[in-house]
Amino acid sequence: MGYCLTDLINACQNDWRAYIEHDFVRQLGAATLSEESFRHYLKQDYLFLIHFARAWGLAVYKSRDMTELRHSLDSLKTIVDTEMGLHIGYCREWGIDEESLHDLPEAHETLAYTRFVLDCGHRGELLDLHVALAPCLIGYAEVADWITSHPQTVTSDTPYQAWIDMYRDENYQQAARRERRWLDARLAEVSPRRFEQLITTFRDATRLESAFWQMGLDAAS
Ligand SMILES: Cc1ncc(CN)c(N)n1
Repeated sequence: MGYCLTDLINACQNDWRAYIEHDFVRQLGAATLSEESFRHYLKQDYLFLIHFARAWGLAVYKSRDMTELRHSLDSLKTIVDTEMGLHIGYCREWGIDEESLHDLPEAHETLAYTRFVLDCGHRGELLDLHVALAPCLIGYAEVADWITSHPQTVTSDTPYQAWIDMYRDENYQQAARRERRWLDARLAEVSPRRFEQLITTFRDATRLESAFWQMGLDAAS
């Protein structure tokens, strides 16, 4: 029997839990996160999403048949048409207009994470790129579920509810499930040696996600 995404997650269990249950996520769920932290995170996430859309564009480019091409194109559309649209509207509600984001300098956490993923895509195969992208797409679906089921989560009258709803939304959850199925099918065919390489990529991307949350927290200190 071959590998699947759960095996990748299990191989990096500590880093994965540190990402999903990061203090930023806990505070956001409990509505104790400082607005300064969240605003900084939101602004950098706009820049992040642009580069991630480029990375999905690279996955489209690297696709070898119509099935792969359609799959990556669907994820690209989820980011550009759904997530970025909601994100821009959401920023506006926080008093951040899109024009002000055009000249925003990239934080080094944004640079490190986005360029890492693009580099995985350029030097590796399509699977390397998908594995580097997985903590982003699949991780946020899990973060939204974790927040929702956590006993400390505040559900009414919180400035963060709309953000949580964005990632609980069926469209987003469906895109994450679709990606999980795609990865499960590809990982089933890889050798143990290749799987070890993919663990390294997955772990690095997961750590870069945690660093991105931490950047938000640090903005308030
Ligand atoms: C840093 C980061 N990681 C993941 C996502 C969810 N696509 C996001 N918006 N921002």
